[in-house]
Amino acid sequence: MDEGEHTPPADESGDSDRAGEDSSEGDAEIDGEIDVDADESSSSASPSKLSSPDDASKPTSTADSESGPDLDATRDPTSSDSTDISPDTVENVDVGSGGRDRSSPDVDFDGVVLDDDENQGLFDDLLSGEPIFENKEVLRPSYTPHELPHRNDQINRMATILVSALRGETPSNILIYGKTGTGKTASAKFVSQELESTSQKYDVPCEVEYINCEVTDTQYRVLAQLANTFIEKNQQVIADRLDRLRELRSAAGDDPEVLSDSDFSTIDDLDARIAEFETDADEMEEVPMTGWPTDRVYSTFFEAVDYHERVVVIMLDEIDKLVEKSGDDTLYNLSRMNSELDRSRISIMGISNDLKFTDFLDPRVKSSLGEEEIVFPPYDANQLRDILQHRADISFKQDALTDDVIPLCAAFAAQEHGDARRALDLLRTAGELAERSQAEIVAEEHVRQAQDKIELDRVVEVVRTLPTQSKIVLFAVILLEKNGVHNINTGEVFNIYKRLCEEIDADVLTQRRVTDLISELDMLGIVNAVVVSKGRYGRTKEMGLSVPVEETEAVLLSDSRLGDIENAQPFVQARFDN
Ligand SMILES: Nc1ncnc2c1ncn2[C@@H]1O[C@H](COP(=O)(O)OP(=O)(O)OP(=O)(O)O)[C@@H](O)[C@H]1O
Repeated sequence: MDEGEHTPPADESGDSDRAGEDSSEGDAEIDGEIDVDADESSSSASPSKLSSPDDASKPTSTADSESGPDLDATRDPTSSDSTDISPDTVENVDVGSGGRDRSSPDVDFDGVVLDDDENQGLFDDLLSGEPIFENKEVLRPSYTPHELPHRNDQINRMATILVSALRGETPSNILIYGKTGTGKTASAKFVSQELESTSQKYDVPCEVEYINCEVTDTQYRVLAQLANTFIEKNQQVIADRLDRLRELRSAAGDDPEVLSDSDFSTIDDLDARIAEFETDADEMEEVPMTGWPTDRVYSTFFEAVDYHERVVVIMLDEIDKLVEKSGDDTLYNLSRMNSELDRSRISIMGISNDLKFTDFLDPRVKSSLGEEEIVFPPYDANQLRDILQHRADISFKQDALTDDVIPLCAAFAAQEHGDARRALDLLRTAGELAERSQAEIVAEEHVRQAQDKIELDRVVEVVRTLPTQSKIVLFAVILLEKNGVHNINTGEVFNIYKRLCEEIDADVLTQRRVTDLISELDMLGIVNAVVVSKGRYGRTKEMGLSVPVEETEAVLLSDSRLGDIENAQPFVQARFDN
C-alpha cells in the first residue's frame, strides 16, 4: 500500500487549521486577556499584555510602567477608537519617550505599535500553551485511517471479489449496507486505494471512480462526471503516447533504422498514428454540467470508458439518494453496459445505509446490483473503544486523556447506534473543550459537555432547516411552554399558530395539517407528543418540548420571517379563544 496516500493532509494544513481553530475557539481567552478597563492602567490593553512573556524584554514593551505602556504612548490621542485608553492615560502620553516617531513605518494607521517582528503576539500566547492535541486532523471525518479495526472480514470479502479486476476479469457488483458511521465508506476507500496501487504495481489497467450520490444525484450528473473523468484520463494517456511517438518520429527523421525496433514499418505509418491520436484528442469533448440530451451524455461516457482496455469499478456512495432522487435508470444503464463494451469492463459498488432502497429497484437491476452483498453491523462499545484508542494514540499528546475518557465516548456512541463517526466527534469535541478551558488533560466532564454540545448542535441544525410552517408551529409550542402551559394540546397550538401566521402574513394551514407537522416535529425529537383520549370529546395530542427552550427560540427568531414577530405575548393570552 502506498503509505503516502493514507497520510493525513500535509502537515502545514493541519497546523494552520489548528492555529485557525485555536484563534476562534480561544475567543474567550482573548477577551479575558485584553483588559479594556483603563482604570487599571498597569494592566490596560497593551501589546505587552498580548505578547508572549518573552516580549517583555523587548524595547517596545519595556516602557516605564509609570508612564504607561508603549501602546498608550503612541496612540493618537485624537483617535475616536480609544476604548482602551482613558483621557488620563492619554494626558500622560509622551510621544518622544518611546523613542518612536509617529511617522515611523512601524506605526500602523490606528497608531498601534507593531512589534519588531511585525506582530503583536495576539496568537503567540494561544499557540505557546501546551496543546492537548498532537494532530487533530486524525479525528476528522476527512482522514482515512491506515487501519480499520473490526472490519477485517468486510475488507477481505471486498478484496476477494475485486481481485478479479487485477486478472483482467469483471468483478461481481457489490452492495454494501450498514447504518451510518459503521465504516462502509472508509473500508471501501481503503480497498480501492489498495486495488489501484496493486494495479499500478503489476501494470494492470484497473481504476476506481468514487461518486457521492448525495451530491451527484441525477443520471445526467453521474454520467457527465464519469464521462469527464475518463475523458481527462484518456487525454493524459494520449498526451503520453504522443510524446513517445513524436520522439520516435524525430529520431526516425535522422535515422529511419530506429523504426525496426518499433511497431511501425515506415515513417508514414508512424505519421498516420500520430495524426490519429491528435484527432482523438481533438474530438474528445467534455460534457457540460447541463444542457445535453441524456443519451448523448451516455454515449460520450460509453466511448470514453471504452477508449482503451481497462477494468473500472464505479463506487456509488449513498446510492439510495440517487434512486430516491432520480429512479433506477442510471443503475439500469450502467449494469447492462458490459454486454456492449468492447475493450473495457465495469463493475458497480453501491454503498447505502438504507436497507430498503432495493425495494424500489427494477427486479433486473436489483439482481444485477446485488450479486454480492456485504453487511456492516454497528460497532459495540468495546469495538468503538479500540477504534478510538487507535486514533487517540496519534491524535493526542501522551497522557492527555484520563482513563475514563475513551470508554465513556465509546459508551455514549454505542448507545446511539454504534456509530464510529459520533464516537470520534465526541472525542475531538471533548479535547477541544478541554483545550478551550485551558485544562491540562481531557477528563470525563469534558466528554459529558461534548455530548451536550453535539446534541445541541444537532437540534440547532434541525430547527434551522425546518420549513417555515413547521417553524411557526414550533414557535407556538415554545410560546405556550414559556407561559407555563403544561400538556399543551393541538387546539391550543393551532390557535396561537393562526395568530402568528396572520402577524407575519403567512398562509394558514388547516388544523389537520398542523397536527401532521406536530407529528413530524415529534419524529425529529423536537417535541414529545402523546395521543390522549378525552372520552366523549374525542382524542387530542398533548405535547411538550424535548429541546432547550432558549436556544430553540433563538434559532427560530434568527429566521428573518419569524424575527418580525416583535411581541408575541398577546397571542398567548388568546390561546383559549375560538
Ligand atoms: N473500524 C474503523 N476504524 C477506524 N475508524 C473508523 C472505523 N470505522 C469507521 N471509522 C471512522 O468513522 C467515521 C465514519 O466512517 P464512514 O464514513 O466509513 O461511515 P459510513 O458507514 O460510510 O457512514 P455513512 O453511511 O454515514 O456514510 C470515519 O471518520 C471513519 O474513518
